[in-house]
Amino acid sequence: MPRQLIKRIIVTKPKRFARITTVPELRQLRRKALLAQRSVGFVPTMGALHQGHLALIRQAAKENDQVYVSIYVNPTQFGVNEDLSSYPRTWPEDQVKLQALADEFSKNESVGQITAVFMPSTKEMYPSAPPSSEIDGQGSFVTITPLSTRLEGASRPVFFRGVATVCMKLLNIVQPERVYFGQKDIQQTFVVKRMVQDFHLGTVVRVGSTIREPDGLAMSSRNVYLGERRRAIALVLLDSFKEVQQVFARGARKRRYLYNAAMDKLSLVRKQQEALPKGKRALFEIDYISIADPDTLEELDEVTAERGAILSGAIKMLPVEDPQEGEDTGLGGGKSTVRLIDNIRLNLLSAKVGYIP
Ligand SMILES: Nc1ncnc2c1ncn2[C@@H]1O[C@H](COP(=O)(O)OP(=O)(O)OP(=O)(O)O)[C@@H](O)[C@H]1O
Ligand SMILES: CC(C)(CO)[C@@H](O)C(=O)[O-]
Ligand code: BAL
Repeated sequence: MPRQLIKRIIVTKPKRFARITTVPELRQLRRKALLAQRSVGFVPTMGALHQGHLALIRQAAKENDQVYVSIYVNPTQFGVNEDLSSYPRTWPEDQVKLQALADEFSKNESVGQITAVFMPSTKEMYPSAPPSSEIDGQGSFVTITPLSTRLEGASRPVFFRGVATVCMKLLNIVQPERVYFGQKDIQQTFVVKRMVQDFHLGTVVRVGSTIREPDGLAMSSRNVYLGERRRAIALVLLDSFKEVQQVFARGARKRRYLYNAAMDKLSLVRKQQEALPKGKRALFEIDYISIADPDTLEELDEVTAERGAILSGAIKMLPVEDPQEGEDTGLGGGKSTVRLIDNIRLNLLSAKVGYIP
């Protein structure tokens, strides 16, 4: 057989990734990569993969020889009354998506390959004690304060302790050259960067932009819970950011003008919904709106045109009232509150062209 043909067959052969559940197996694979001088990019996820996750995996494949993905629903980042038990777990679908990407990458010599999917058990990740989600729970935890106590951390008091702890474990296990996080969870990227810096972890934190649905809603594994009625109103958070961009473009720099622009929009839409009959409306609560420094995430009293700000927020879509016959109320029948977060960079460029996804 001609050499060229042999090469082509080898190159285009679909690659299977290893599905790994234990730390020693993962370490063995990682050691092989190290000895072969192959760089590793790592994408930690909680599964229920969507285009946001896949974009991070693509980015990792562009920048590394090998890509490791973890799928682990980490109990310590869920508060005791949060949605740990109902968090979507969709391994069969995830596997199909990952294999499709792996096949695509295997046909392209200029990108890295999906080499391993790490799916540990909780016993594997928390070997010495069952993990606690109590605020004063005991265990080996990593805490990054005061960053972790504000915004998302104020609403979800154990959240960043759990995220930092599991990310420390995962980074110690995988020891990637680069680790990939999405801008959608912006505060998480700050917490992880701070942890990497303060604990001298030898990895580079890369942040991929927020991937959105065609109408602008940030993709999230939890969107499947919304259903038709709440999905139609879910864009209100991004719409409130657009109002802020408009007043910023018109010259407003003081916090109260920018903040009020977002709050006015949110309050208006909430009132409009409240006026509708129960069977038609989608009510929501405003959790927070933050206008913060792009480097420190500290709240700003004034935003300068040069530095801009990170505009972020969270709303809680309340359970669907009076579900109608045949109505799509989302996974779980619309019974649970769905918390949505989003953020954009507020600067003059984004203000001129509308939000930059
Ligand atoms: N829309 C998105 N665009 C880019 N990255 C995203 C997006 N959604 C999630 N990610 C990133 O994917 C990684 C794994 O996130 P995770 O598995 O929690 O998914 P998720 O959709 O954020 O879930 P949820 O919103 O329910 O918390 C995180 O770094 C997260 O920031
Ligand atoms: C980073 C992470 C995988 C840690 O569990 C999670 O917080 C997430 O998916 O964003
Ligand atoms: N994407 C962050 C994980 C969480 O909300 O629990």
